Amino acid sequence: MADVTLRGIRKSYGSLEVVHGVDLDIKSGEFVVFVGPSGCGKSTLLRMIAGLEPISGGEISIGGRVVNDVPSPQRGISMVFQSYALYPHMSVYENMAFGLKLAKTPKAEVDQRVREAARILQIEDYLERMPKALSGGQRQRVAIGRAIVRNPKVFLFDEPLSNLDASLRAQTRVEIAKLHDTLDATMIYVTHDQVEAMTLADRIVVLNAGRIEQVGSPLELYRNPVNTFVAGFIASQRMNFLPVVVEGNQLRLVDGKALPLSHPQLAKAVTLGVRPEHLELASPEAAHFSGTLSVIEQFGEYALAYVELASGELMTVKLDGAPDLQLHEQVHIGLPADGVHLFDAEGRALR
Ligand SMILES: Nc1ncnc2c1ncn2[C@@H]1O[C@H](COP(=O)(O)OP(=O)(O)OP(=O)(O)O)[C@@H](O)[C@H]1O
Repeated sequence: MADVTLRGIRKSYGSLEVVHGVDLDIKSGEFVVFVGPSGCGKSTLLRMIAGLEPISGGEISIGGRVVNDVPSPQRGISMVFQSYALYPHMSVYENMAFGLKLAKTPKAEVDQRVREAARILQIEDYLERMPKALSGGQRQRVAIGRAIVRNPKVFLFDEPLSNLDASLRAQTRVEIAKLHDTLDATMIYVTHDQVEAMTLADRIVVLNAGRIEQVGSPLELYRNPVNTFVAGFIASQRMNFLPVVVEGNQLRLVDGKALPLSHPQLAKAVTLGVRPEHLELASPEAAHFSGTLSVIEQFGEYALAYVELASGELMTVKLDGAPDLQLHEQVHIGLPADGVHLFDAEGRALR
């Protein structure tokens, strides 16, 4: 069991600073997911915790011990990579046992740990196979198994599922969630995938250009994003944003309709944010927006309607089931009583 603490972590490549002073407290046993757009510094941060990348400033502690100058193998961490990084000339068993043998672990104990990890991951039948004779999903389980046998205090995952197809991804995601429950270890996980972040994380850390934008539970980030960046980043379908004007106790919408404001706001020009799943079809009289249906994507269980307003803004509306809508028809949309977000000119959430 181990806390992980980051204090003022910086990283520069030459004169270019890419991580600008990150502070973060990860509790022992917590599952923390780093998300953010490509190049925001997720992998760099993870690799600095792993000791694979030197830090340019700040302090990293694992289990209460400052590890800035501790080499990676002595940090009590195990890392699982996107590329699996298995040794091609070794069997599954040998791949899993390799690190323990290097550490001069007694043979009987190596055997017991490898078999226990194989049991947890249900790869007992493949122990004698070579990696090339395994599917991508099986290889990734071996890579996870290799991490488990070392009995680390902290697991670090760098996009471990991104090479798998959709159904295997979902299956392995559930296995990782179960693993976290079984092992009770601290896990830090980097991903691009919204579903992985939302479903696996106790807390999500949203990074942008080398800085933390917000840290919170998946539902906190979904319900109370602190700014338009987090609001637009979290959730499967991007939040809709529209410019609006505050007039007294009302919001004036793009096409002239008004919406009562529950809290008076000082800002005049603001951005309204509303998630596609919180919009609904309405009668023309009750609608807050009307527009032309420019694209509809039917998923069976739900549909995404892309509606172009007269102002040129495109709104995404998520509708249950398989709505019977025709391309280019007029669609009328109602805003929910709650679930509407407001942001100031700098993109900060207004409460
Ligand atoms: N060895 C390097 N030399 C110079 N710049 C680097 C090096 N490694 C990473 N960077 C830069 O540091 C920044 C952060 O990279 P990092 O790989 O951490 O991003 P990321 O958020 O993990 O991105 P992705 O999701 O695309 O993997 C990027 O701008 C990248 O170009």
